[in-house]
Amino acid sequence: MEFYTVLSAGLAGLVLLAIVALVRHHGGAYLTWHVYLQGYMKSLFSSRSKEQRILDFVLKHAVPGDPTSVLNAIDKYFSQQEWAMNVGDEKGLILDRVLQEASPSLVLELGTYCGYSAVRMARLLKQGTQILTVEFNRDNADIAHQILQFAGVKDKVQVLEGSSEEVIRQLQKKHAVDTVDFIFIDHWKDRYLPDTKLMEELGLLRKGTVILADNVIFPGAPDYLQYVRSSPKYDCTYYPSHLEYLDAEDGLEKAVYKG
Ligand SMILES: C[S@@+](CC[C@H](N)C(=O)[O-])C[C@H]1O[C@@H](n2cnc3c(N)ncnc32)[C@H](O)[C@@H]1O
Ligand SMILES: [Mg+2]
Repeated sequence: MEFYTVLSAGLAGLVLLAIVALVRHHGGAYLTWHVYLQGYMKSLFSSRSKEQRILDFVLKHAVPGDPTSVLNAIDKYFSQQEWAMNVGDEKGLILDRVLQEASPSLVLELGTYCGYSAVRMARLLKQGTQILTVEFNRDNADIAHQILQFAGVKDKVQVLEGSSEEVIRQLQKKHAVDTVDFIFIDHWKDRYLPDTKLMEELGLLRKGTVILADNVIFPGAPDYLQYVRSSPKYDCTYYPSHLEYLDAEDGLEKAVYKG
């Protein structure tokens, strides 16, 4: 009995310490709750993961073959029920604008998650345009396949499963890619810089390739920002906005490769 009391107290202490560390590190109980804890708590009391809950909501509330209804359903769920790391409706409008200005034939996305941003981009691109989107989490890739299929954009989007580094290295040989016109970077933030340098090294960027990076303020990618902003190889523009579904500061950085 005493052993279990000590064990429970120890565990409770550890959870409390983790919460305090998150709040201190990420600047506020509000963000910590929405971004890290709320979904976790919901999952504790549900047999479905957060990503399966997105899929369920889409299947129930969106219209098959109508990508805008899929985006609206996802945005509605995550504005009202729990938080998720899709680029979201507010920054999504910036993504739409920058993508349409670039008018790409080949798009590369790093970080598919459930396919929200891939659906968002696919709905704006003309027939014949290809989006290659990279995801290393099998469960997320599986949900993305189903959402892309439901939205009716599967013909424009190919989900490449694997780590970004591995997939980038295979693009030329395995996927017959020469250069990429538009890149949406939205995977783990410590990979923004090494993957960008790798794409440069492999010759995947051409003069005029547009790289749009999400979350450059929150969670933030300071090494990437410092690099592109100080490099003579890029022309940069910052688009201030807010973290998806919340009012914390965030933004997107456009870096146009000059060759
Ligand atoms: C922020 S989410 C992407 C959100 C998506 N772009 C959207 O707006 O709907 C990041 C995703 O990238 C994946 N990811 C993170 N690092 C990765 C890497 N190095 N290679 C491949 N996928 C990665 C994660 O598993 C996660 O699903
Ligand atoms: Mg993001």
